[in-house]
Amino acid sequence: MKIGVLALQGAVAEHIRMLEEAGATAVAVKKVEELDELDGLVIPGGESTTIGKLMNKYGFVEKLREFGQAKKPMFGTCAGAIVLATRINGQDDVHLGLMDMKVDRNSFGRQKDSFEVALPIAGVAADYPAVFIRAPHIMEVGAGSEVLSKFEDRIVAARQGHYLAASFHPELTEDIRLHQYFLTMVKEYYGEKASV
Ligand SMILES: NC(=O)CC[C@H](N)C(=O)O
Repeated sequence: MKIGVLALQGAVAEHIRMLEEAGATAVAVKKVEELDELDGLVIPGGESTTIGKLMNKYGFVEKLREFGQAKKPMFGTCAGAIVLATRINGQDDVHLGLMDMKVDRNSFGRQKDSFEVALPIAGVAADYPAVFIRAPHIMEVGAGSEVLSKFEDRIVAARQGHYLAASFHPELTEDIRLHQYFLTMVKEYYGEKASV
């Protein structure tokens, strides 16, 4: 299984380390052509506006949309979740517009700009150590989506088929369970493809 981590900006090396620990081959993706050989893609946290600009500049937008539309699993963390969303609160333009959800940026108050909590995540863990850094939350998800976790009554992790989104930074802990969960989504994708 070969998983890419979009390496335009943000916490790339940490995701690669976690994916490898979880049993995948993981590579940093800097060129559009590199997407062809991947079974799944992680879009890391960072700054969504910057990632969006760089995606445009290096011609990633169309190719990433094709990647998602081909049902290849994609996992957006923090800014990466914003990049995946079809709606961004207070903004007219979106980035990839693939995962049916509305996100709100920087939504956890000032004194809480950065914090860690033990979160229950459905199907993943009862006590996942989630690190929030100027994190977005998910205001609503579309039909057919699954809310995986809430914090203070706000959705902070969700799945829609082959798309996975988390408000927090799973790569900044030593806990590989969410990356393992993503790898099971990639295996499911292959299982489905094999049965067609
Ligand atoms: N840690 C992060 O990825 C922060 C996301 C950032 N606040 C944004 O809106 O893009």
